[in-house]
Amino acid sequence: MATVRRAAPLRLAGLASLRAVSTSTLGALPKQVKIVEVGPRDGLQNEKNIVPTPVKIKLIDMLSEAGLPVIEATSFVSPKWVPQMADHAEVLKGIQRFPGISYPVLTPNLRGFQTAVASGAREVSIFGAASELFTKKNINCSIEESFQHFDSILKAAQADSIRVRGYVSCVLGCPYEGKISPAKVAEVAKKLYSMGCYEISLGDTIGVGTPGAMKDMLSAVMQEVPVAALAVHCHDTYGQALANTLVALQMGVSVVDSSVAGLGGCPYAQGASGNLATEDLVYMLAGLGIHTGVNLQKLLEAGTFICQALNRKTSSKVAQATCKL
Ligand SMILES: CC(C)(COP(=O)([O-])OP(=O)([O-])OC[C@H]1O[C@@H](n2cnc3c(N)ncnc32)[C@H](O)[C@@H]1OP(=O)([O-])[O-])[C@@H](O)C(=O)NCCC(=O)NCCSC(=O)C[C@@](C)(O)CC(=O)[O-]
Repeated sequence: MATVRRAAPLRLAGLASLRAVSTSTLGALPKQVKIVEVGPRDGLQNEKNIVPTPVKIKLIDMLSEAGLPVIEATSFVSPKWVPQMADHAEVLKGIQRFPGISYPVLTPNLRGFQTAVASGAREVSIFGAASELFTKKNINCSIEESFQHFDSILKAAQADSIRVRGYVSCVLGCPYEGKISPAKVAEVAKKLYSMGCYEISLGDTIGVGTPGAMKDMLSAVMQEVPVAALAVHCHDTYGQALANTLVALQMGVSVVDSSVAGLGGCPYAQGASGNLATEDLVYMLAGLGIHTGVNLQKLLEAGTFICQALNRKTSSKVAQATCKL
């Protein structure tokens, strides 16, 4: 088992000097960013060995302690499709709920939505894609059929006053179709927004995007959906996640998804590696003087905890730099 020690707080003092760096040449950046922590769901769903439920609960509690405003807790999908998320109800019932923190869960269909609400969910996420083939592999239906499933969730959610977030996967490339046009991404994003999703998270599912592609895709989506309702969700397969996220911030996006220790990957997107590491995102945002409300030291401790539990090295560069692994 790898020995993962606690982060050394002293090294984090480097942030103070970074804050003094001028950001004027970077253009207008948001003053505040909402981080949506997806580690407990996206980060763990692809793990081969079943992670014990108490470990998942402790991870979420530690992330709450660290001040993440939104923590995607689990997904109410079929356990035949994603066995790792089969304990969804136990996880949602077992976590401590901190005031002001939202704990959304993924729901692919009305059945998932109803079980989620019965287990205490107050916010759910539906997940579509800009690729027909990916939609078929991921949720076993066409894009058009997925809208019908989502519509029944949105109607039920409205009746129950539950907030619904919408994902669009494959916004910068698909493992089955390759290139995806910005126009297709904009079309799916517009549809989910017009159906009632309060926020649309744009997922570079396999992390193939580069900053220019992010700019082109966002320019198209922003014609259809207000930028205030957009989030980016970058996987770091090709090491582009932080650069792509910075471009999104420069274009006015102020909601960013990330995963503690850079865990993650979609089981139906072969080759997809982890998400942008939350530690690296928080470090960059702090350096830019952008408020997140996240305590980096506590976040690093949560990353250390889950890496020890998974017997794995962290993918966060900040954690690598500040911890002796
Ligand atoms: C959507 C389905 C269910 C369709 O799956 P299906 O096989 O077409 O559906 P079905 O209605 O025929 O049901 C099959 C079995 O699943 C059961 N079932 C059906 N629904 C549920 C449910 N809600 N909860 C529990 N069980 C369920 C149902 O009862 C049945 O059980 P059986 O009768 O065979 O015993 C399936 O394809 C599925 O669960 N897919 C989920 C895949 C998934 O979780 N992918 C990862 C998340 S997406 C992602 O990671 C990308 C993202 C969001 O991070 C953004 C990005 O990076 O781009």
